[in-house]
Amino acid sequence: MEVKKFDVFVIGSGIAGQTVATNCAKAGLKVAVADKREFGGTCANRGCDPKKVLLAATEVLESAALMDGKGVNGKLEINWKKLQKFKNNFTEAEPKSTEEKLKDLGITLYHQSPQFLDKNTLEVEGKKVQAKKIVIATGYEPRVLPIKGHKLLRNSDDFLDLKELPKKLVFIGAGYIGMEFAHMAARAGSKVTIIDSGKRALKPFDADLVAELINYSKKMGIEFVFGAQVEKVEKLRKKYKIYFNTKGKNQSLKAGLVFNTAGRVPAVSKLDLEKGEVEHNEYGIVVNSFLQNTTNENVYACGDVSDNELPLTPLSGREGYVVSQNIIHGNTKKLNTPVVPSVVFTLPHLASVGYSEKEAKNRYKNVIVREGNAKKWFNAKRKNYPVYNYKIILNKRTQEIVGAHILSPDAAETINIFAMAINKKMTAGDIKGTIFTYPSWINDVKSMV
Ligand SMILES: Cc1cc2nc3c(=O)[nH]c(=O)nc-3n(C[C@H](O)[C@H](O)[C@H](O)COP(=O)(O)OP(=O)(O)OC[C@H]3O[C@@H](n4cnc5c(N)ncnc54)[C@H](O)[C@@H]3O)c2cc1C
Ligand SMILES: NC(=O)c1ccc[n+]([C@@H]2O[C@H](COP(=O)([O-])OP(=O)(O)OC[C@H]3O[C@@H](n4cnc5c(N)ncnc54)[C@H](O)[C@@H]3O)[C@@H](O)[C@H]2O)c1
Repeated sequence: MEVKKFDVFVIGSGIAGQTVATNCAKAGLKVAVADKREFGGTCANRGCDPKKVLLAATEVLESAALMDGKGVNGKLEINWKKLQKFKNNFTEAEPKSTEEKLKDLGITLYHQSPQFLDKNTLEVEGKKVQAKKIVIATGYEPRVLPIKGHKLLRNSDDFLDLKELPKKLVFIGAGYIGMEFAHMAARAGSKVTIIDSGKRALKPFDADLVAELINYSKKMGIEFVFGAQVEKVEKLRKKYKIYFNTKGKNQSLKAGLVFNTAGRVPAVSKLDLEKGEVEHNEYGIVVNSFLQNTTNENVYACGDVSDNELPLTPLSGREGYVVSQNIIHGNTKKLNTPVVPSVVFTLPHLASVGYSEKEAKNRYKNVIVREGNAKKWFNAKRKNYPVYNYKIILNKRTQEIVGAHILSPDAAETINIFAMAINKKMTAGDIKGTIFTYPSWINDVKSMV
């Protein structure tokens, strides 16, 4: 079999893989990219971007509903079919434009999962390829739930492409995806239940703010079952039946569709990593600070599938950049990540950056926790918004801001001010001394600190 040779072979065409491939090709290296699905990756095709397009409609709906009788007459409703059509304008263009962008740089494209044959050799589309450097950027994929009937479950890809919203939906998992989609579906008119095996939703986020969000979600009609062991799912004539157990009590629910939103795992099962001598664990490909694999020095990994950092888009792009620099110039660039803000796009948003209250109390001798309910502040009142909470954490000795947690309809934006403040070691005084636009949500950060 003829062997095709490349300088760099990238597996995965998401933000991480694209960043490596384009930088290496621009530096004159001979590059190939393989993807087993449509090119462009999760964020653009079936993640952040299509989700935010759908969310735009529910944002308008919620604002209008809250102002009903206060200068706005009547409630709006979602036309799901038209909204899907609008979203498809974004997603349908993505694979072709990604392929064209890569091909224009002289990059060879493969449309299948490669498999390692040895440390430098892969097999793809029936051909042998060899590369000096192989980059694994395959992202995450939904975790298969080990329950009877798991093949009947839908996942986030299916939700984002739903032609029609069923009247009743169940989500298994109250994490980022379950909560975001539950809010969207409930606002678009579905009856939603979320079942989670844990004691509470959104475990990485501040428990007090999560409790506020859950209260509001319940008022919207979303039902929650925590501490539940899901046992099986079965298909009835038109519906699905899900069986679960809470505190030894057997229960069941019927719904039009049941979604598995119980977490995502590294997408590595098709790569035959053992043959490539690539060390990996439950978090992904094991890498050093140069993002080079610890057992196969020809391999780098970046994005969600590397075993460090949160699986978020901005980090995937940054990791892709670090890998490209280390391939082009030799290992010169370590991954130094500043504090990373994160947001759950429910309405209101729940956003967080830096230390939690508990982490800060463990880390510093004395901390100041400034927390409050801001629903009487002007921004919430002018929009008739019923939920607005914050918790800001300062190191008492230095007055530096070390953590920020916000629940508000603008938290996805406001949190970025705190990300900058923490990275630049700013104090409460620095924030108070800054002039922000008024009236704006960001101006509220002065009162928070
Ligand atoms: C529903 C949803 C919503 C999200 N919302 C947000 C958000 O709002 N903000 C945010 O920051 N993050 C969000 N994320 C996470 C974000 O999408 C990921 O962090 C980001 O896409 C990771 O980029 P990546 O390049 O590492 O991997 P990916 O974008 O997942 O790309 C990996 C690529 O590798 C391909 N691949 C996998 N296995 C193989 C194989 N064996 N062979 C060949 N190709 C393979 C895949 O098909 C894919 O195209 C969301 C994720 C989901 C699922
Ligand atoms: N807005 C964003 O930035 C955004 C949005 C979506 C996804 N993401 C990324 O994708 C990752 C995955 O998101 P996710 O929502 O799939 O996972 P997650 O880890 O956030 O949540 C999974 C939830 O499922 C529950 N669970 C696990 N096993 C269960 C079981 N057997 N039965 C019932 N419940 C079970 C867990 O207790 C948890 O609450 C996130 O960590 C995040 O990094 C980010």
